[in-house]
Amino acid sequence: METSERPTETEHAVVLEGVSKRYGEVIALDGISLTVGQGEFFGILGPNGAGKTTLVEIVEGMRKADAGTITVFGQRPWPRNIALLRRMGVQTQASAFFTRLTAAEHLETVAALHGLDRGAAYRALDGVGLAGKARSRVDDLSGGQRQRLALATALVHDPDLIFLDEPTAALDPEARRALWEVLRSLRGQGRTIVCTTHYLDEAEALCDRVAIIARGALVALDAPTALIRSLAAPARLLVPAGRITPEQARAIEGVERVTVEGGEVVIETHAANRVLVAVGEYVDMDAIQTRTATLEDAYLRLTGSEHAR
Ligand SMILES: Nc1ncnc2c1ncn2[C@@H]1O[C@H](COP(=O)(O)OP(=O)(O)OP(=O)(O)O)[C@@H](O)[C@H]1O
Repeated sequence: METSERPTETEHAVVLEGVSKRYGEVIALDGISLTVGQGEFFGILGPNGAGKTTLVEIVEGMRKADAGTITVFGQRPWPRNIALLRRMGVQTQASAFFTRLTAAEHLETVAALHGLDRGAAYRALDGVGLAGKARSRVDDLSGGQRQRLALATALVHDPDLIFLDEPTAALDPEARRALWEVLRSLRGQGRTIVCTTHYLDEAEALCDRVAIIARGALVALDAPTALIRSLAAPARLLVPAGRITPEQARAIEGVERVTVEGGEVVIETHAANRVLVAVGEYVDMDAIQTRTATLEDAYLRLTGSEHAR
């Protein structure tokens, strides 16, 4: 039987082909195909309800797909594959902790559930930079320390593939960046990481590649820098209405779109510098406000256009 065999090694950690899932009338996943390479830090982004959780749960073997094939390290995760489960670590939410225990006791309990000794618990604590808090009660840990403990919980059994769900949600900027360092070090150890996040800066900072999902479909899959380049939203120049007419603005070379919003003429362009100079012929430069494009703009445009399909 598949579950009793040693895992077959492949160059891919995860391979999905045409994976679909429906909940009654709702199409949660609509023919998703993608691969995650071994040792890759892979991000899954998408608006609420896009299908991210469903996708991850199918890969983890917690849900059955309606159609398509799924292999993880060359094996099928469904029906529940014990050999594969041992190679996967799932970051639990902080609320799932044994809060009255110390950090070390919590991890020793998790280690015991895996049939491992306390050494595994301490290695995991060390791996997330939390060794100094071993004797602190979970209740007394800061938000950032709790997130690290959540990560350690997924690492106790030394898995090859780790699933992270919003790993830095609700953390302050300093704690987020500190946790990013921990996550980078995990990747440096050759583990494969699949991470769902709503933070585009996080995806950009950590992920080798990012899949963007909207309404159950894969709408983009690439390295973050490539996505930013290819999806770059236009810059917007805001000029007080009356200083330039929309017709004059439209006539400028490089202008892609002109609208009037709340007393301002809004000019969209991918050639901001050139257009700015031309607009300066009509209006004093100090009166022009510029809004440059961000990855967030690009993401919103991409997922928004999918909603409008
Ligand atoms: N058990 C379920 N029964 C019925 N519908 C479900 C179930 N789980 C998810 N859905 C629906 O399937 C769609 C995809 O949900 P899913 O939780 O996978 O999205 P998500 O991208 O993880 O969202 P979020 O970012 O809010 O966590 C949504 O429309 C959701 O309402």
